[in-house]
Formats: sequence, C-alpha cells, structure tokens
Amino acid sequence: MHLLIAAAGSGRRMGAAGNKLLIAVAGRPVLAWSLEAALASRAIRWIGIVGQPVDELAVRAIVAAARPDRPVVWIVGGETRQDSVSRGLAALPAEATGVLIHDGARCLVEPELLDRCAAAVEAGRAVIAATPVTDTIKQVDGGGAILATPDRSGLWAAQTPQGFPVAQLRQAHATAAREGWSVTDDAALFERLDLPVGVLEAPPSNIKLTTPFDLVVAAAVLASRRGELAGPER
Ligand SMILES: Nc1ccn([C@@H]2O[C@H](COP(=O)(O)OP(=O)(O)OP(=O)(O)O)[C@@H](O)[C@H]2O)c(=O)n1
Ligand SMILES: C[C@](O)(CO)[C@H](O)COP(=O)(O)O
Repeated sequence: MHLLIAAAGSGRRMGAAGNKLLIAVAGRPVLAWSLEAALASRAIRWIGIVGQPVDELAVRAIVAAARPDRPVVWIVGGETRQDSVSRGLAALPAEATGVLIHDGARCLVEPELLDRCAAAVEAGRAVIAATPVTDTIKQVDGGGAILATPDRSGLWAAQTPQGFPVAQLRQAHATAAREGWSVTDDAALFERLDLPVGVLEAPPSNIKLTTPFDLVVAAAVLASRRGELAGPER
C-alpha cells in the first residue's frame, strides 16, 4: 500500500510561526511521530510526504532520523490540502493501485488503524477512519442562533487515514479541479460523485493537532503510551 502524508499546511489555527508539524511534542516534531506510525504499519511499503518548499530541509532531517527501511519520497505541496493531495497523487509510482491519505497533523495515529484501512482498500473498498460523535451537535446561524439539532446517531467525525483505489481518486480530483469543487477531505469528492465510501471506527485519540490545546493532549497521550502517566484514579 502507498501512503501520502499531507504535511504542507501553515498551521494558522495553531498560531505558530511556521508549519505546526515541525513543533516538538514529547521531544520530537509532530511529523516524526506520524512517520514513525507509518513505518510501524506492516501494510505500508512506500511513503510520500507532501510539504512546502520552505520546510524541505526540516522534513528531510526528520526522515533521515527515522532511518526508514522503505522509500520515503519528498513531494512539493499546494495552496490547499486538496491541491497537496492532488500533487501527491500525481507523484505516486506507476505501480500504485491503492493509496492512503493521512494528515501529518494526526500524529497519534496507531499503525493498526493504517493496517486496517490498507486491508479495506486492498479488498477494493474506499474507506475513512472516523469516530462516532459524542457531543450533541447544534446547527447555528451567523448570528449565533441555534437552527437545528441533528440526530446524533448518524453523525461521525471524519479523520484520516482515508483510503481509495488510486485511479478513482485521481479521477475524482480531476473532476473537482474541472468543476471548481473545494472540499476539506477526499471522501467528500467520492460523496459528490455518488461513489461508495465507508467508515472504519477509529479511536478518539486519533485527533488532528489543530490548536495549541491539542498539543497538550498529544503530549499527554504520548507520555501515557510510554508509561509515563498514571491512568485515571478509581
Ligand atoms: N496546503 C495544505 C494545507 C494543509 N495540508 C495538510 O493537511 C492536514 C490537515 O490540515 P490542517 O489541520 O488544516 O493544517 P493547516 O493547514 O496546517 O492548519 P490551518 O488550517 O490551521 O492553517 C495537515 O497535516 C496539513 O499539513 C497540506 O498538506 N497542504
Ligand atoms: C481530512 C480531515 O482531517 C478530516 O477530519 C480534515 O477535514 C482536514 O482538516 P481541515 O482543517 O478541515 O482542513
């Protein structure tokens, strides 16, 4: 299975001076944790990291420190996540038939989740990691007034990895570019084209590091995985 790590963002909501994936959490850059998980996945045999030119040296240093035992390729990203994925798809080797797209910002991803998504794609499916919503969700207008409370039982929060047959995802991106569609994840392109996409239940720990609070959560999760944090008191 081929994996594209989307790492070309700017981290505006993080409020950092540069790319949030280069911020250290539990002693290592966010991207290093994502790459470590990818390299621990048995199913992944080729990795493309899509980044901005300004970050190339830093990303290459992270890759070198990970001492990868399979190809890890640098790809220049675009203005939006959608553009970056599109460029990543164009850079896949000719033999790639299935691809997982993963946000570098989801650095708590577990290798088992990558393996599970890869197995689904190898079986011919398009799937995304997702987790059932646990809050009551409100639809609110521009003035802050509540319009509706959608039935929570059918709501899932989309995550990555998201996995697809390469040819179909390339076609979906080409259609999006032609039609001017703008989406925040790849599954949304399949949805617009009426192509089936399924969810694979993922642990809620698979968060996207978006705001400074998420750095605190990630540090705690990584510390707990290393046995450095006591569990909840009973
Ligand atoms: N032009 C872009 C924008 C985003 N991403 C990647 O897509 C993932 C999810 O995006 P997001 O959390 O929105 O990252 P940023 O764009 O960095 O954050 P913000 O929207 O707050 O600026 C991240 O791993 C990010 O690096 C990307 O590859 N190319
Ligand atoms: C793909 C994604 O991670 C699914 O939750 C998300 O849509 C991408 O992040 P963004 O911040 O919405 O661009």
